[in-house]
Parts: sequence; C-alpha cells; structure tokens
Amino acid sequence: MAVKKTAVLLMNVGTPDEPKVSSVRRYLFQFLNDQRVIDIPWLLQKILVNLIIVPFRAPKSTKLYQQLWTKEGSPLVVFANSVQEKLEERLPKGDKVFVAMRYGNPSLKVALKQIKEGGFERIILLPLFPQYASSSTGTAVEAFWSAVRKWNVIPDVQVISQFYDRPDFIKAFAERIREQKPEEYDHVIFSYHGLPLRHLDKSHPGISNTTCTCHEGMPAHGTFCYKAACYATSRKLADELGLKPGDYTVSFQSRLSDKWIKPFTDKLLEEQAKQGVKKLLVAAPSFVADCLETRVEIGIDYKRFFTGNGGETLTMVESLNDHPLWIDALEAMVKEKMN
Ligand SMILES: C=CC1=C(C)c2cc3[nH]c(cc4nc(cc5[nH]c(cc1n2)c(C)c5CCC(=O)O)C(CCC(=O)O)=C4C)c(C)c3C=C
Ligand SMILES: [Fe+2]
Ligand SMILES: [Fe+2]
Repeated sequence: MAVKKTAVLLMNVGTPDEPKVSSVRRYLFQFLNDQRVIDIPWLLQKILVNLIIVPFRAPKSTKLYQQLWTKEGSPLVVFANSVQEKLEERLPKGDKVFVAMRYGNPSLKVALKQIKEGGFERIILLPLFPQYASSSTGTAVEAFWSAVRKWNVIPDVQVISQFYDRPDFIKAFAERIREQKPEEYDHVIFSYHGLPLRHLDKSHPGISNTTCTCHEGMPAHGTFCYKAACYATSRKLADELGLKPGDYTVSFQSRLSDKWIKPFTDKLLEEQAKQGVKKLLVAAPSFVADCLETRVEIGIDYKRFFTGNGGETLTMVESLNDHPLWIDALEAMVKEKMN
C-alpha cells in the first residue's frame, strides 16, 4: 500500500498570549462564547459572558496567569511545542506534527493553512484530552471540521477521541506519580477538571447524573461519559501503582458553580485535613501538560488551603509534559492510525 504523507495535529484548550488583562480578556471571550462550553441560550450567553463573567473574571485570572508565566511563556504552549518537536523526530521523513490551540495561539487557522498548503494526504487529529468532554475534545473536533469541510480536497482524517484507557498513557502517568514516592504520603487524590452536571446528562441522554453509577464501573451508556472515564482512569492508575481503594480519592476541581461534578477537590482537602491527614499527593490526570489548573490551582492555591486547614504538605504531581514515556505513548497512538 502507498505511504500517505501525514500531518499530525495536536490540539489543546489554549492560553492567553501574555499575562495581561487585555490578552486574558480576549482569550476568555473566545473560550466562554463557545456554545459547547457555556451551553445556555445564545442571547443569555452573550449577555452573561460578555457583560458579567469576562469583565469580572479577566482581572482575577490575569493575577493567576502572572503566577503561572515562565521565562519561556505559558507552560501549555511551551510543552506543546516541545512535544511537537520530539514526536516529529519519531515519525517517517516528510510527516509533520502541528500544534493548535482551540482558543488563541498557536491558532488552528494557521496550522490548517500550513497543512492544506503542505499537500498532506492524511490528517491525524489528536485533541490532548485523555477523557472525552464536549467542552474539550468535542469543541476541538468541531472547530477542525468546520474549517476542513470547506476544503476542495479533504484528505483522510483520523480522530483520536480519547485515550484514558491506553496502557501506554496509564504507564506514563503512573511513572510521574511514582517519581513522587506515593508510599510516603497518607493519601493520594486524583483531581480532574470539573464539568457542569448538565453536560454529563447530555453525554448520556435519559440517565440523570443524580442516579447514574458511573463512579462504580464503566456503565452500559458508554465510555464517552466524562465522569465514568475519570473514575476508570483512576482505577487503572491505582492498579498500576498498587494503590488500594482506601489509599486514594477521585475529585473534581476548577468549578464555576455548585452545579458541577462532585466531590469538589477543595471540599475534599478540607475534609482530609480535618480527619488528620497530614501528607497529600495530588495528581491531575485530565491534563497532559502543566497549566494554570495544575501549577497554580493545585500547586499554590490548594496547597495553601490544605496547610491552612491543618495539613502539613501537599505535593502536586508534575504532568506528562514532554516526558519520554508520554512521547512513546503519542508515537504509538499516531502510528496505529497510520496502518
Ligand atoms: C481537561 C479538559 C478540560 C475541560 C473538560 C474543560 C472544561 C471547562 N473549562 C471551563 C472554564 C475554564 N477553563 C479554564 C482553563 C483551562 N481549562 C482546561 C481544560 C479543560 N477545560 C485547561 C488545560 C485550562 C488551562 C489553560 C491555561 O492557560 O493554562 C479557564 C481559564 C482560566 C480561568 O480563568 O480560570 C476557564 C474560564 C469551563 C466552563 C468548562 C466546561 C464547561
Ligand atoms: Fe477549563
Ligand atoms: Fe455516566
């Protein structure tokens, strides 16, 4: 069979261009005006997001981004660029890896222009989210198709919708946790980015988030339930690390309202501190690169909150970033789609 010239397109959420209010405002406008993120009636969304949420949130978020920023820039982009280089080295000559953010830069428009002009015969779209959610993977895939569907020549397209259950992903993440010596901690928390409960109900129509048992095992309604996939990820990581059910807890962070998936990470930290837990290890397996939600929310804010409530230490597990085992997993995912 003829070899197809392939473009691999890695997509992530995005980050502001600079830790300044004007950049953060621009980024939040684009992010929160997405109907897959804030899924309320269009007019209400425009009023709420543009007149209330963004004007109030932008200055607060900017302060957080100022704590996150490094000499090289925002970690989400720095690691995406490093992964791009390292993965491309592992691919056949002529194949290329591109990086695009759903919101902001590097932009999807530019990446797709380069792919189109490069005459690639196949695109492998890999949204960098281990567990599918409409507000992460779904919106990345939609944005991709809304541009590519207009092309004259539409090449072969392969989409990797999620990868939480791949042994190579689990192995890489478990290695990051192992590096922190989990046996030296009182308890391990797997903290995932939260989602509005409404979004869960949409991922399994007819089944309510109040009665579903996705946390117990992968349900019949399928692997595209974000909550079920987060719990399944945790069970696989625990197995790999030899953790028993009482050694770890799953929780959800970054909520914008109380009607998001529970248990909330901050409430859990408070409970744990009150129960006398002193040393906590927190891993965030819904992110493959360090970002605001890991380095600032967990590494600074939750740490301060836990110790302020009587805990002694909270250690954040570094994300996969550009770890060699992660590059191995990406290489395997991509090459399977080339066969
Ligand atoms: C892991 C996948 C993600 C899902 C699912 C997700 C859903 C989701 N997010 C918001 C609102 C915000 N998220 C923000 C930052 C952010 N979110 C993800 C990933 C997922 N979000 C990442 C990787 C980041 C960090 C980006 C970075 O620059 O480091 C932000 C911006 C920061 C802030 O102001 O807090 C918002 C806002 C919603 C509403 C949502 C689902 C409905
Ligand atoms: Fe988010
Ligand atoms: Fe479910």
